[in-house]
Amino acid sequence: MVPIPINTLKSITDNFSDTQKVGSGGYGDVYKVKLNTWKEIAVKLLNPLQGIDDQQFINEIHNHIKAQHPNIVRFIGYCNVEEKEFILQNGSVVPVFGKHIYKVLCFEYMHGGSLDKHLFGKWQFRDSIFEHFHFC
Ligand SMILES: Nc1ncnc2c1ncn2[C@@H]1O[C@H](COP(=O)(O)OP(=O)(O)OP(=O)(O)O)[C@@H](O)[C@H]1O
Repeated sequence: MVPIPINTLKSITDNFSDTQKVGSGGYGDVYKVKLNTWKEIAVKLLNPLQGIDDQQFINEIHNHIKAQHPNIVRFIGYCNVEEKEFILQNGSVVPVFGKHIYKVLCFEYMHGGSLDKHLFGKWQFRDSIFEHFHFC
C-alpha cells in the first residue's frame, strides 16, 4: 500500500482545519473530506503526544489491511512523516528546534454516528425499563 503524501492530506483537510473535524478519539482527531474517487473519507490524525512509535503505527496499519471485511470500515491509506518546522527570522527562513510528526490513517466515511452512541442509547432504554419494574 502506497503512503498518501502529507501535502495531499493537508490540502484535502484544509490543513487539518477545525471546520472539517467531525470527532475526537483517544488517539487523535478525525476529519471528514469529500473526494472525487471516494465519495467521502475520514482522515484520522494521531496526536503525537500519545507517543505512538513507528512500530506500533506499522502494526496498526497491518491490522487494518488484514481486517478487510464488508462489515468493517474500509481502510484506504496512511501517511507517516516528520516535518521540520521553520520560522522567518530577519528575512530568512531558518529551521527551529523541534519537528511535527504526522501519523495519519484514512478510512471510508461512515454515516450514522458512532456505534457506542447507538449502544449507549439502547442501554439507557434498558435501564429505564428496569427502573420501571423496580417501582411497580
Ligand atoms: N470512518 C469514520 N467515519 C465517520 N466518522 C468517523 C470515522 N472514524 C471516526 N469517526 C468519528 O470520529 C470519532 C472519533 O473516532 P476515533 O476512531 O478516533 O475514536 P474512538 O472511536 O473513540 O476510538 P479510539 O479512541 O480507540 O481510537 C468517532 O466517534 C466518530 O464520530
